[in-house]
Amino acid sequence: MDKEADLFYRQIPKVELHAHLNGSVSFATMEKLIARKPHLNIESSRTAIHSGQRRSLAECFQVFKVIHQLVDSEEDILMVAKAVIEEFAADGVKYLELRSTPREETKTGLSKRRYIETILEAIHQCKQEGVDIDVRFLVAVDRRNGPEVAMETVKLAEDFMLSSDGVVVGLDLSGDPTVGHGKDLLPALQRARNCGLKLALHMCEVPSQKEESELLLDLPPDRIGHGTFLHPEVGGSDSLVDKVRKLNIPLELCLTSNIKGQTVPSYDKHHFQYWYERQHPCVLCTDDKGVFCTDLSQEYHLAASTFGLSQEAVWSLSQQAIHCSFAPEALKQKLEQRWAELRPHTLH
Ligand SMILES: CNc1ncnc2c1ncn2[C@@H]1O[C@H](COP(=O)(O)O)[C@@H](O)[C@H]1O
Ligand SMILES: [Zn+2]
Repeated sequence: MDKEADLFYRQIPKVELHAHLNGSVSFATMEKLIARKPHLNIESSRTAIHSGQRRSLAECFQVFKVIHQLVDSEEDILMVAKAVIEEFAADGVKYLELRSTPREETKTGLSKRRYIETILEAIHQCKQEGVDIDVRFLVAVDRRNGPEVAMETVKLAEDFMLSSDGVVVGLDLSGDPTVGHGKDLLPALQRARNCGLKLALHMCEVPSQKEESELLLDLPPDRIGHGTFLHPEVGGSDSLVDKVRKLNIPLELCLTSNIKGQTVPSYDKHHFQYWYERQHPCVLCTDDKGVFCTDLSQEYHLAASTFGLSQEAVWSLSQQAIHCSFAPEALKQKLEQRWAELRPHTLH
């Protein structure tokens, strides 16, 4: 990609709303983790999907298993979370919603509560050190773990929402979409919603989730992750699209993730086009910048070059993302002001 254009995408202030912590670990941090745990004998080629490579979604989930082996202590989580936040800031992200699945690791004495506390500590340290980014956290539910764990996770998220000074703002539903059924998780998600947690749910990431998506949309979620197979052209339905449009639920769209995970055949076939044309709120995101070897600037660049977006249109996309975030009103206004100040220096 040419240098001058590249600079523009780096310089525009950005909002990242869909980033899984352990999927966002950079190559450099991964090398450090591997050096800390030589006995695991893990090669860095197993922790990322490089350019030109494709994997099935199932293989992507194997990659997360490898990464989880490398990130299993309080010390690892603190390092990884700080590095990820700093990297997003260095890429021009001014507001980040990070998400992660609390894990218990008996080997290192890590509890789920401590897991979340450690991420909050990383966020706090970055703030103290003056890293130029506001960070909020979504507690993630891995659908693979079933309804009891989901409910337990929601309770934990609820506790932290009340005690984290507004840093924990919501709940994510993620994990291998081919495992389990969303209907079993409805009571947990309903509870989360009722207690004031915002819901960002992975939906229709693979075909054949129509029935599940109908149920999840009745909650309804505050944002949708991927939504790849919502529309009728790819096997979704008018009813799903109508609901999403009526409720104006923003979509978190992750181009490279969908291409490398092979749920979308090529960039030009990405459903960004379908929703963008209909002027539906779309937010470009990275999903797993480490695993998919990307960053948010690159995702903006790819969307612009694939769909012919002007610099002005790219700017609007990043600005509109502020209003799709779960930030409180005062912070949204502060970000708006930031965008207004930076605009004359960035758009020519
Ligand atoms: C590629 N598309 C995807 N679809 C669904 N879930 C995904 C995902 N990418 C990542 N995750 C979810 O995030 C976890 C890793 O980060 P954390 O350990 O939580 O920080 C994965 O184990 C999976 O549950
Ligand atoms: Zn995701």
